[in-house]
Amino acid sequence: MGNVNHPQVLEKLRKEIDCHVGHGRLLRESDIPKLPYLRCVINETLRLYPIAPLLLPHLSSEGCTVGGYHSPRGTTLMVNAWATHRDPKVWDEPTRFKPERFEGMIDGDREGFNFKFIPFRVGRRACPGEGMVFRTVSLAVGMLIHCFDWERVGRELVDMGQGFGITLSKNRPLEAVCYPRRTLIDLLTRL
Ligand code: HEM
Repeated sequence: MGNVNHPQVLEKLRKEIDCHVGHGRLLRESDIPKLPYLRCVINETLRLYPIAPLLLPHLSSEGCTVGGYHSPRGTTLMVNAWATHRDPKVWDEPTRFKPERFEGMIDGDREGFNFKFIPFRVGRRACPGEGMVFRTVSLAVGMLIHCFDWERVGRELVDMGQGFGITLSKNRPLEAVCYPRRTLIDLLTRL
């Protein structure tokens, strides 16, 4: 919900959801493939804030040469996804939150992402939970935006500073204000 720092993104996303779901029912799983901007917002969040910034360490079972660097058998290899996701050589305005950069990239097409977007790693040991993660996160984020109005607590932007660790955490817990949307109050009170 760091999206409260980007009201124009929130508005565009809400429009997409309203247009498709309307105000008579809640978002459901079958809506997700028809909400491409929601996918872009989740991707952009995972690009800037990959949950496992260094993925998981791997040990080479054979010696190999990758990109001109030789790694002998038994070497521990770490991939810095956090740095790859912010590399100015492959991302335009890398530190800017711009979900539109993912528009037109074909979902699931690793070559299309040119291996520069790797929050779940790629290849044989990639995370098998990726599909489930996208469905559950899309449902949760989509519903929160569909059903509630979101605002910052004060004038200051939400602090998106990050802590150190195997998994990425926020430096300070998120504080934001939310109200049920007027147009959905009837529906929400019937739940
Ligand atoms: C946002 C949530 C998640 C993220 C960002 C994530 C990311 C990752 C990453 C980066 C790896 C390590 C790949 C590597 O470097 O070798 C991994 C491995 C794995 N993940 Fe996830 N994961 C998430 C949720 C899940 C869920 C929900 C499940 C199961 C339902 C799951 C199951 C696994 C398993 C079994 C592996 C080990 C795969 C292997 O070593 O072959 N993950 N995940």
